[in-house]
Amino acid sequence: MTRRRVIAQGTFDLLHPGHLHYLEQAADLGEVFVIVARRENVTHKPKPVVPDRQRRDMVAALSLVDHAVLGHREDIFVPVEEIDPDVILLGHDQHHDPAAIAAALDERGIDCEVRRATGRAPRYEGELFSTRDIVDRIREERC
Ligand SMILES: Cc1cc2nc3c(=O)[nH]c(=O)nc-3n(C[C@H](O)[C@H](O)[C@H](O)COP(=O)(O)O)c2cc1C
Ligand SMILES: Nc1ncnc2c1ncn2[C@@H]1O[C@H](COP(=O)(O)OP(=O)(O)OP(=O)(O)O)[C@@H](O)[C@H]1O
Repeated sequence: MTRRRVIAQGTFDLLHPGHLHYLEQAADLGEVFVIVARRENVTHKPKPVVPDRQRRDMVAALSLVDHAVLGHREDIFVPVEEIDPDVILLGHDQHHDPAAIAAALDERGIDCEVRRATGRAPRYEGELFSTRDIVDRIREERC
């Protein structure tokens, strides 16, 4: 049976276990295509520290990931059309509206399910669970 094609996406600036938790859920659903957001399109939080290509290369090297590409500069649905996924998996805390994405997919004739991943709690004291927390820790410890 052919594996379902699954899109995961995000910034993936400083990799952490929350990213792995998200990508594990994507891998459970099928073949994982990750769209790595362009720096210029990260607008809801501080810009990534790590360059675009480096973030893509780090994500591509993970065994959970089958393919990683840098996102489009203007139209986030261009890579989606190219990948032609069966599922788009949104992160548990992502601001994207599943209904709006489903409508945009419909408009472009892409037959694809939109699902939301779960989050997870830290497994031990001090586990660093977001890029922001890693940056804060560096500031506390090294500056
Ligand atoms: C289905 C989907 C496709 C996306 N494709 C792209 C893309 O091609 N290029 C890009 O820069 N961002 C893309 N994004 C957006 C980013 O993954 C995400 O919004 C990013 O981390 C930017 O952070 P912000 O939206 O919180 O500012 C896509 C998001 C979704 C839901
Ligand atoms: N703790 C977590 N649990 C589950 N999924 C997570 C967690 N942290 C991030 N993710 C998911 O990983 C994907 C990529 O996350 P992204 O790099 O965009 O944000 P982030 O690491 O949370 O960054 P920041 O800390 O700067 O907000 C998103 O879909 C996000 O929901």
